[in-house]
Amino acid sequence: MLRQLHSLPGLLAAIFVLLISVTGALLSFNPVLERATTSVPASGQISVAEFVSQLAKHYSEVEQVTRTPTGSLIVYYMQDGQVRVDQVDHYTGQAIIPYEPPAYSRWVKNLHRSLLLDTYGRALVGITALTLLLLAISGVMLLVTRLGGWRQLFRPVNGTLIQRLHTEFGRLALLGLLVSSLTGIYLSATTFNLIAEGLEAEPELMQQVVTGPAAPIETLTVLKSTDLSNLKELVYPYPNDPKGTYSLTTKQGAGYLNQTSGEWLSYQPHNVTYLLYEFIYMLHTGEGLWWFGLALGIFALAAPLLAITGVLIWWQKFRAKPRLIANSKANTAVSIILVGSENNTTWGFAKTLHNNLVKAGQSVHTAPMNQLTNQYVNAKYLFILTATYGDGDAPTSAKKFLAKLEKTSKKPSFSTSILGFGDRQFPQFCGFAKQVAAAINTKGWPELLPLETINKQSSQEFARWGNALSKKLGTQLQLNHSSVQPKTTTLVLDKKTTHGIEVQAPTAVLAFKALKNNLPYFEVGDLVGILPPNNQAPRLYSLASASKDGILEICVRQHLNGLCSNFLHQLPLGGSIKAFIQPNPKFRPVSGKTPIILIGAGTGIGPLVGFIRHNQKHRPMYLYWGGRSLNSDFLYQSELHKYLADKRLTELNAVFSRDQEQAYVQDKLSLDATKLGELIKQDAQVLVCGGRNMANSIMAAFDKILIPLNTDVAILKTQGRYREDVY
Ligand SMILES: Cc1cc2nc3c(=O)[nH]c(=O)nc-3n(C[C@H](O)[C@H](O)[C@H](O)COP(=O)(O)O)c2cc1C
Repeated sequence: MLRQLHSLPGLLAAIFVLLISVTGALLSFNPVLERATTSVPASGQISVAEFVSQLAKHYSEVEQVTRTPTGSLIVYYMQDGQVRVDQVDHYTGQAIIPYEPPAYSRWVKNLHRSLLLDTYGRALVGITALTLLLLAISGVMLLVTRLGGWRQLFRPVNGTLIQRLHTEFGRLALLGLLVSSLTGIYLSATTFNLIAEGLEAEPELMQQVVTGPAAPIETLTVLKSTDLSNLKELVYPYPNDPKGTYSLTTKQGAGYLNQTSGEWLSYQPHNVTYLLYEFIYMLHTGEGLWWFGLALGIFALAAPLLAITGVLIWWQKFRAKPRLIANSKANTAVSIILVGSENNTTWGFAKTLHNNLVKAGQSVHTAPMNQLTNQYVNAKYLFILTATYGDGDAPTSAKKFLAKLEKTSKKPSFSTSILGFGDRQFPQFCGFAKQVAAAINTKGWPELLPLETINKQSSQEFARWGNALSKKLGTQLQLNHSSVQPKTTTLVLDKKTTHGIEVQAPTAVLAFKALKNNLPYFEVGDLVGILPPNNQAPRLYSLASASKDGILEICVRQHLNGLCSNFLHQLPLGGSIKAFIQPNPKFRPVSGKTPIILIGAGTGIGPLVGFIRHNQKHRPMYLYWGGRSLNSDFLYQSELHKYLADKRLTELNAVFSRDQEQAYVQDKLSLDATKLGELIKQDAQVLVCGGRNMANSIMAAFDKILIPLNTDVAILKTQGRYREDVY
């Protein structure tokens, strides 16, 4: 619901948001330019009387003096029977230039205020401001829900580059967009008289008419006591009119002056509504508060970027949604597939299952989990494929599932199989799939296969589940699916060093270059997907370099039957691979100066060494790493010693399981418990990279280390201070 609320108005209003924000940003430069070309005296320096006396030396028939919000003084005067307008100097009253705002500026202003469409345009602009407000609020709510609370609002976000850009622009410009949209709505409402401006509340100022000859203007008492910085407007009486009065408006109020005595004939301070209007006008335009207006203008530039990235995200999602062929009705299908998904990748897996079952001759009904009904009268199998979000929460298309399940009472004719999609880096790995499995178990629904989980959309794990399912159904299914194949780049092997052959752990450090120096963008800790020849299932490797290093570097351990690892180990220098980048923004050191504890084993050293390499600011970094033998598989040995010497690395703790010490990395952690506890007290972040078993042992060791601190790994994980990249 929140998502629809965010994306629908966003799509409809994108073009208007684009127009209004770009013109708003352009206009925000006007007060800055005006300010730069005008020297404004400080308050208390010069009175209105002093100024008008100077003015009288250059202009004989002044009609009116107006001070713009930025401080420029504009004089309207008669010359040769025509009204002319000049911008004049504050001190001398001399003309600076004829005053005429540039035509383009007026055009931009009109476009911003009314899209050049008068009343209808003004209404459209008002609606756009309202939409912008709705988008800002629903966007924040969406982010808060996805990140698991207000306190997490500034946590790094996952997703594609476009999704991350959309979030970052949004977070950056949020306050500015809220101010621009709220003040814009207010100004629109005053245009359509839905809110009072306050001017109409001013009483009739002319209370009495006094006649008498006009005294020299510089002698008028009120003008002498009014500071020029407070002047808004001074309208002169007609020349030689004995009943004439000056009309004076200042920042504080307005009234009429006796032209003989210079005293107030009447005076009315501005009311609160008017002052509020002026304040909001100033906030919106920056006129009178140029730096604020400029900041708003710059933030407004985020709006087109948000509109463009927002439309791209919508388009990506639209395209990613699989079109299902032969999707039978719920009440006729033999197999029911229910899908819980937020970002659509689970739909891709569901489509592969759907197509395979259809090919095997079954009638299949595939739908979102929210559409659970009790109409599956013909069904023999119910498959539930679901992702997990937040802290073990349901994805959007499954939010209503548990409540609907609770209400179903009939014993079903089908047996169920649940497949959870998740990411082991989250404390609640496949938490929602587990909840669903528990709820179905409580209902007593028969089980076809026990709950299975898929980490990081692994196509291998999915194919394995497919094999188990094939056996159960007695039908051979080919569940070959990988998430939507990203565009690949061809890379050539530039350098290769191999270690660990003597200890039966052949491990290669491979550095690739792009064919035409066009490496895609990536950072240390992101993942590279590599497609082995004649195979569509990519293997993911953690990156030890960033694209700015000019190389793509990975560490690969050769596995006996590993299709991709054997291919990479046998690849000659100059040999090419096809690869794509999968961002992994969570697995990075948090910004700041707090210590970083890097822990890994075997090839897990890859991204850890990359973080150290890029530690130009010498923040404290402690490395714990486990290998087999110092003389055989100590990857990056000389490089790490170089980093120790130049202070990019604070401490190097390497342990070896097949040397005399026979130690694993978790043993070293336990030995260093006191020191590590101290580092955690200093807000250190822990980054772990390596195999799942090693990561579990590290977690167990750390839980013990954290006992005296009254915390544990699960808590550190929720704070983003314990992150894993495991495989
Ligand atoms: C913001 C966010 C929160 C996530 N939370 C969890 C989680 O708590 N547990 C988990 O196992 N996976 C979590 N994941 C991983 C997704 O469940 C996983 O990537 C899944 O394959 C996405 O499927 P979908 O594209 O169909 O939504 C999260 C992903 C994101 C982007």
